[in-house]
Amino acid sequence: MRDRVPARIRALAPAAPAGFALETAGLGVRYRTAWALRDCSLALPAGRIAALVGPNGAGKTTLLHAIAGLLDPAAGSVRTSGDVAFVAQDKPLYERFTVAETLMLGRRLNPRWDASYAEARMAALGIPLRRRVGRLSGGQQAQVALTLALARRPDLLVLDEPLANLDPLARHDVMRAIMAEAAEREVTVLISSHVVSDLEDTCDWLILLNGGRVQVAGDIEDLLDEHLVLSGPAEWAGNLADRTVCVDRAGRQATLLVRGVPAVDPRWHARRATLDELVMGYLRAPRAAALPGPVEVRA
Ligand SMILES: Nc1ncnc2c1ncn2[C@@H]1O[C@H](COP(=O)(O)OP(=O)(O)OP(=O)(O)O)[C@@H](O)[C@H]1O
Repeated sequence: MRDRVPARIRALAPAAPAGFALETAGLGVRYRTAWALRDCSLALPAGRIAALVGPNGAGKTTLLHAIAGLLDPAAGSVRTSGDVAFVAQDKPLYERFTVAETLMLGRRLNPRWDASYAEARMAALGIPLRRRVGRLSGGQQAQVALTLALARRPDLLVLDEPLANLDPLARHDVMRAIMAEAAEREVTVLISSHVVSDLEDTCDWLILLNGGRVQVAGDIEDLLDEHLVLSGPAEWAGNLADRTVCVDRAGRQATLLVRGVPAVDPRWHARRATLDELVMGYLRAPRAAALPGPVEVRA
């Protein structure tokens, strides 16, 4: 099949273009006869922390597995720059191993392993090296899984729902750790989650998958600059139909998410959309899309 790239030889495939950590072109993944991902074209500039969001079954895990080289695309290509570390949704750790044994395994399996970094990180987090992984809290296990990935010194860190099952404090701690590492070590991060509020303070790039297709992609600030939330009488909504992503009608009032910043009747109440409103607006309107033109790489 044209463009089919087996995962095991992905290392030989051409790297992503300069300035980009990741590029997919026309990527398609099929399980038996059903397409889980269709015509997925993305470019993620290096150094970004990207949020991958979408409803259940949208194809997020499938996309992350394709990027990590864990499955063969049926169409299109994935190109990455440098080493990719992937932390799977179920954080596969051996519960009977101690933390020290877990780090030792990481060292044996990874030629670029940074042992002193891994041990220092465990010490800084107060995670005892002699404790069995199965006796750690969910948040500590998430930190061990993150440390295993970071100590490999990846260029691209891919995390599939790293916050699932964590309490709010642990979610905050894990996201803060990801942000600090990304800033200090110049790692590009791609992180999937269902909870937009967990991501909005940390991520600067958004990828919204819906029904196996990319519906929105781009710099979060640019996307928010390009959208407005308008509130006003429902009968005015038709005037903005060509710019409207979604409309929420409540009696005689309507709230619209509109793309572009149109010169609107001053009687509308207009404000900038939040990230949550942007994501929810597009999820409610699966046919709408906000996809970038050529993506500029920051100097
Ligand atoms: N191993 C598999 N065999 C068959 N179909 C699969 C397999 N894995 C995923 N699918 C299907 O592919 C589609 C995308 O699934 P995927 O797990 O990638 O979505 P997701 O966005 O990660 O979902 P969730 O948010 O629920 O984790 C779904 O329709 C799912 O049922």
